[in-house]
Amino acid sequence: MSSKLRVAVLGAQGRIGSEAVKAVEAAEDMELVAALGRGDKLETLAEAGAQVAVELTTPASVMGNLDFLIGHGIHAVVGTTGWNEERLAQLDTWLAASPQTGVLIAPNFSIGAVLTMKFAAQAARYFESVEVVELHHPNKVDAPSGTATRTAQLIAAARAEAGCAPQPDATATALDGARGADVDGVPVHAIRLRGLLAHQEVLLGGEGETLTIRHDSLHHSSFMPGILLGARRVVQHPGLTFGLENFLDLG
Ligand SMILES: NC(=O)C1=CN([C@@H]2O[C@H](COP(=O)(O)OP(=O)(O)OC[C@H]3O[C@@H](n4cnc5c(N)ncnc54)[C@H](OP(=O)(O)O)[C@@H]3O)[C@@H](O)[C@H]2O)C=CC1
Ligand SMILES: O=C(O)C1=N[C@H](C(=O)O)C[C@H](O)C1
Repeated sequence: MSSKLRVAVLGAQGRIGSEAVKAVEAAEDMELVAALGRGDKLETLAEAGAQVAVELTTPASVMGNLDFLIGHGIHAVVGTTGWNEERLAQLDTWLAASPQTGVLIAPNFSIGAVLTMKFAAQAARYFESVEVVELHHPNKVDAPSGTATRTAQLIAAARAEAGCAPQPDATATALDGARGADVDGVPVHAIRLRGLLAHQEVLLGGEGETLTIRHDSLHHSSFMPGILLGARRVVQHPGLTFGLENFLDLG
């Protein structure tokens, strides 16, 4: 058997999965051992000797796939969205029964998006108001995006730690959705527009000034270095890792 990392891709015909297949094939230290789509048998992964599976399917499919992967000791790099406390608790239970297995869940694999989250959390305590706007292609099935949800959670945690007051908002009447989704007290607005891929703005407002932190993923190639890094690192990190920043030296 070669010394290359044996990698599989789930969701291999999808928008990001098809790019991931090409990226793994092009990586000198990796071998693509399986590329599965909907309906393909997961047993193929064990037969092919996959060490790591890159999971890029749908929120409806990801848990079933992870149940199989963890149960078979196959490490997972997960980009699929749809995470909540209940799902993460289920993962913890599965991982407790397979303690050598590593799972990385990355709400976003692009370095710019990871930095956006970090900078937004750093800035959040210094401004009275903060709102998140995420903008995506209209084929996206979930809203708000996993990245925007995570960004808002990090902002809220930073503000709580700093003892910030609730945001000012005098809205007394509003159409449903007009003020966005409330994620831990941070309004998150989702735009779906033909021509876009994946974009996010964090708008912060204080007395007499605003700060806007914006990130644009212009092509799925922006996610590939993070996916490859995740695959290389997850095999050395048993248990659940949430966020690619844990595998980066961001200071
Ligand atoms: N973390 C990150 O940086 C990024 C995350 N994403 C996330 O990745 C996910 C996929 O996005 P995207 O590629 O745009 O979506 P697509 O719909 O283009 O791709 C999903 C693919 O998964 C397939 N699929 C569904 N169920 C299964 C299954 N059980 N086993 C194998 N394949 C399956 C689908 O097949 P079918 O068409 O037949 O349903 C489809 O080909 C989303 O949750 C998205 O938010 C996307 C980009 C970056
Ligand atoms: O569906 C997408 O396209 C993306 N999904 C992820 C998310 O929901 O945050 C990551 C990126 O925004 C692209």
